[in-house]
Amino acid sequence: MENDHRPTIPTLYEWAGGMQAFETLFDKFYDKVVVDPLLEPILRHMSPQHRLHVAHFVAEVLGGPKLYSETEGSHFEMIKKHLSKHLTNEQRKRWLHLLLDTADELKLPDDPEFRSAFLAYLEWGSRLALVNSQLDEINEPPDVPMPSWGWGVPGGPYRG
Ligand code: HEM
Repeated sequence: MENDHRPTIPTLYEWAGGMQAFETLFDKFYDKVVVDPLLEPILRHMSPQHRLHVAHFVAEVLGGPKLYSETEGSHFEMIKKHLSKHLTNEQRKRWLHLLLDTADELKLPDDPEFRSAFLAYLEWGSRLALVNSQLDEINEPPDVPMPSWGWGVPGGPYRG
């Protein structure tokens, strides 16, 4: 729009620091997972690509490139990976807390706007993983779209 001087609102993906930020976040996170007594038993058989796939999945949901859905999997495939895993809420909470600790250590943006949107997505996604892990078959169509998460009520990052 002409004469519109409002700053462009970055995606959550851009504000977090782009793909390198997500790849590093999940790399350091899974280093913690594999030595965590609650999580190691359920993730000890994950593939070498697991951490990269989850990084690309989350990056895509938060507005990044469609790397996961176009070359590595789909939302349907992701849901399938959690079936019959019988995760507990204790494991879910540990997964979430280790990820948030890693985000702090790596100094991801910590403005209230970004962190509340990031946490809302992770809370939602991890609770869906928990629900799906109790099922033995998937109740979604194979072409179920990737979720797309935005800033929510704050509408954009903290600008001071
Ligand atoms: C926002 C939340 C989550 C997302 C986006 C997510 C994403 C993914 C993705 C993309 C895969 C497939 C990786 C691959 O292709 O190798 C996967 C697999 C898996 N996830 Fe999650 N996940 C989430 C939450 C959780 C939680 C909370 C747990 C456990 C507490 C969990 C446990 C697992 C397990 C056990 C697998 C299968 C690993 C295997 O192949 O052996 N996930 N997840």
